[in-house]
Amino acid sequence: MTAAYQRILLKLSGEALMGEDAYGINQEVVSRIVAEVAEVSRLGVQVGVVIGGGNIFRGMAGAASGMDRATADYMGMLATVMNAMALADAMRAAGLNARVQSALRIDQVVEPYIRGKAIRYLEEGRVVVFGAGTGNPFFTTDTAAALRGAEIGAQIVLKATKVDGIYTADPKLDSSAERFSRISFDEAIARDLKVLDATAFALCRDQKLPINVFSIFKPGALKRVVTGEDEGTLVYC
Ligand SMILES: Nc1ncnc2c1ncn2[C@@H]1O[C@H](COP(=O)(O)OP(=O)(O)O)[C@@H](O)[C@H]1O
Ligand SMILES: O=c1ccn([C@@H]2O[C@H](COP(=O)(O)OP(=O)(O)O)[C@@H](O)[C@H]2O)c(=O)[nH]1
Repeated sequence: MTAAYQRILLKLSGEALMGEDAYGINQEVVSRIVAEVAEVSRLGVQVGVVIGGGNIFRGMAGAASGMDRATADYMGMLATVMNAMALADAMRAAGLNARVQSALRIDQVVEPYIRGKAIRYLEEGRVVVFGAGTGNPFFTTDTAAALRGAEIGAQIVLKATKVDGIYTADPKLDSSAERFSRISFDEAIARDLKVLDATAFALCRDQKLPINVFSIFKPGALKRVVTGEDEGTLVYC
C-alpha cells in the first residue's frame, strides 16, 4: 500500500486522550493512537504531531471562572507539553523514534522548537511532537497545527477529533446534520462550520494546505486518510 502524502501534520485532540476517563491521559487510548501513527510511519510517511491540552486545562474555561485569559492560556500551553511528553514516551516504548519540541522554552524538560531541526528529524524518519501550541495566548492548537503544518511543508493537516468529519451543523447538537465527504475552504468558512477555528481555516486556505477531519476513535482511519481513501472530510482549496 502506498501513501498519498510524504509529510503530514497530525493534530490530536487533547480531550480525546482521556478516553472514558473524566480527566488526564488514558494509557490505553494513547497506546492505540501510537500504534496507528507507527503504522503510517512504517509506510514511509513523515509525521509531525501537534497535540492539544483540553484533557488537562483549557484557557477559555480558566478565563470563564475569573482567571486572566492570557495566564490561563499559558497554563493550557503547558498542559499540551505534558501531553506531548506522554505521547512521545509511548511512541518510544512502541519502537518509534520520537522527539518533543516546545514553542515555550523549558530547556531542562524538552528542546525548544527550531524549524530546521524539526525538518531534519522528519527527514531522518523521526516523529516530531510539537508542544505548547503556537507559544502565544489567544490561539488554539488547531492554529498551531496549521502554522507548523505550513512551516514544515506538510502536504496536509489531519485533524483527529471526536467526530468523524465536518457536518452541515454540529452533529452533537443536531441529529439531522449530514457529513460532507469534501468541502471547499470558501464554503466551510462561509457556512461558519465550527469544527476548526476560523484562524486555522484561514491560514490553511492562504497557504493552500488541505485539511482532513476524521475520528480519532475509528480504528484504521488515520491509515485510510494517509493512503488517500475516502475517510472523514477533506477540505480543499
Ligand atoms: N459543523 C460541524 N461538523 C462537525 N463537528 C462540529 C461542527 N460544528 C461543531 N462541531 C463540534 O466540534 C467538535 C470538535 O472541535 P473541538 O472540540 O475543537 O475538537 P478538538 O478537541 O479535537 O480540538 C466536535 O466534537 C463537534 O461537536
Ligand atoms: O497556541 C496556543 C495553543 C493552545 N493554547 C492554550 O492551550 C489550551 C489547550 O489547547 P486546545 O484547547 O487547542 O486543545 P484541544 O482542544 O485539542 O484539547 C487552549 O485552550 C489555550 O488555552 C494557547 O493559548 N495558544
